[in-house]
Amino acid sequence: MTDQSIPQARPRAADAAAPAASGADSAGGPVAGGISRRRLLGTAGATGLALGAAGGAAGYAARPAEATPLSSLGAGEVMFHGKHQPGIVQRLQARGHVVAFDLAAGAGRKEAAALLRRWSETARRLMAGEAAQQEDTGVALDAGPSSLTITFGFGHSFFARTGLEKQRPVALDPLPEFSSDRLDKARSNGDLWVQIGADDALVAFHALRAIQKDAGRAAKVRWQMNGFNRSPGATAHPMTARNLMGQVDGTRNPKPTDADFDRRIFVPEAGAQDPAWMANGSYAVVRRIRMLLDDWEQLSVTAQEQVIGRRKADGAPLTGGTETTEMDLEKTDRAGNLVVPLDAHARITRPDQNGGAAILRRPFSYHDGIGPDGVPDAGLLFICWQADPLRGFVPLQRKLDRGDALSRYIRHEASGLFAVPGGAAEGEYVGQRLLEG
Ligand SMILES: C=CC1=C(C)c2cc3[nH]c(cc4nc(cc5[nH]c(cc1n2)c(C)c5CCC(=O)O)C(CCC(=O)O)=C4C)c(C)c3C=C
Ligand SMILES: [Fe+2]
Repeated sequence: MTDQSIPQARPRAADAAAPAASGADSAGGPVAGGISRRRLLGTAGATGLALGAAGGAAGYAARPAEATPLSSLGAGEVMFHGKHQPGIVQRLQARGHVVAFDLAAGAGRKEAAALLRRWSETARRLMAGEAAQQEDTGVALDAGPSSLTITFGFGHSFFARTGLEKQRPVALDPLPEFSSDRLDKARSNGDLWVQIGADDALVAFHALRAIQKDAGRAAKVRWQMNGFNRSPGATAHPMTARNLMGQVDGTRNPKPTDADFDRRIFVPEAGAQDPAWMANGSYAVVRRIRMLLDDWEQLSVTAQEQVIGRRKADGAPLTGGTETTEMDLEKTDRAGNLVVPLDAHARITRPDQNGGAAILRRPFSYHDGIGPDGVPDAGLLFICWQADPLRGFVPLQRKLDRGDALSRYIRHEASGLFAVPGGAAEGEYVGQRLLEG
């Protein structure tokens, strides 16, 4: 079942299915180059239209007159400005990039503020389907915004680099070591973190490139990872995503309609624990978790289901029902054995087994090729969101460390923890309250 409480990107203002008009647009008259505004993207309406960086003749996302209208996939638009940053509560996108930057030697608070200002403007523009600020690469020229989201965060090391130690949230203290960690430091943490998601691969890459170019000499890439999810419309009916082990993954995610959703996922406006600049923000834990697929795929489906505690076909608990049926943790079979084993992943990660610990999981799968030994380097870019990692990821991962049946089939290879401030208001950039406060 799809989670209908997860906000979807809204279709763009003008009707995406409207036939491309010739001659004049609704606002009157052709635009430069003879391309009418309505023929630009067909969806640009009053808001989405942007001409090239130099105000040139060719509009962004121009398309030939005979083109079919954008499907809802290309037309999906997420707002940049808002209470929370985009890319947290929106449904999973088909493509993702995560990238961490370190500030360049000599770059401090002033350069960081200028960078966040540039990045925010780029994010705003690209998410609206407009061209980048700097000379645009043209990679996404024919596409709509495709539900693009760009999200910014700060790592622990950012605060010393910018003289802002007093503003560093306690919640950003480094994560403890876990026994299952096999972490590559070079691909972990970082001063700044950017998450990009879109339903189109070129739109996502275009955004990544623009963000990198904006960094200029202020910051350099520390690590970068690419991921994907199922494309919208690929299944006969909307349903919860599957991961590369084939499991339905995401069923029990908290929902924005849950009474305690905000309290669990977002930092409160007047909380005692967090600095004021983190109001309405969240903490992202990012883990590159490799799946040992050759081992996993040797298991029978029944054995795989025992590892998770849910049916592979439809994600229903082994105790019966459908995907959304509550799992019966006490149920035993005729021999008196628990139907959901004590070390089943879906049993031990439940909030009621962990003092209420809850996270919003919003991952991407990844595949970085097949090694010379024939082993795929594939798994999960596990990204989870919470108001406090010490009440979210940390207790859960500690529990998993103590005996998760899934741990034999996965390896945590990289890790990051980032403070993601609240959304920028109109005219503001992300992190302004920290950098100019
Ligand atoms: C520290 C937190 C978690 C890690 C790391 C993690 C890795 C991981 N999980 C799966 C597959 C599934 N996880 C499922 C449920 C689930 N997992 C976590 C936490 C971590 N998972 C939670 C909090 C939950 C929900 C528990 C609940 O509220 O009942 C499921 C079952 C379906 C679902 O609810 O999503 C699957 C499947 C993989 C493959 C993986 C690492 C690669
Ligand atoms: Fe899980």
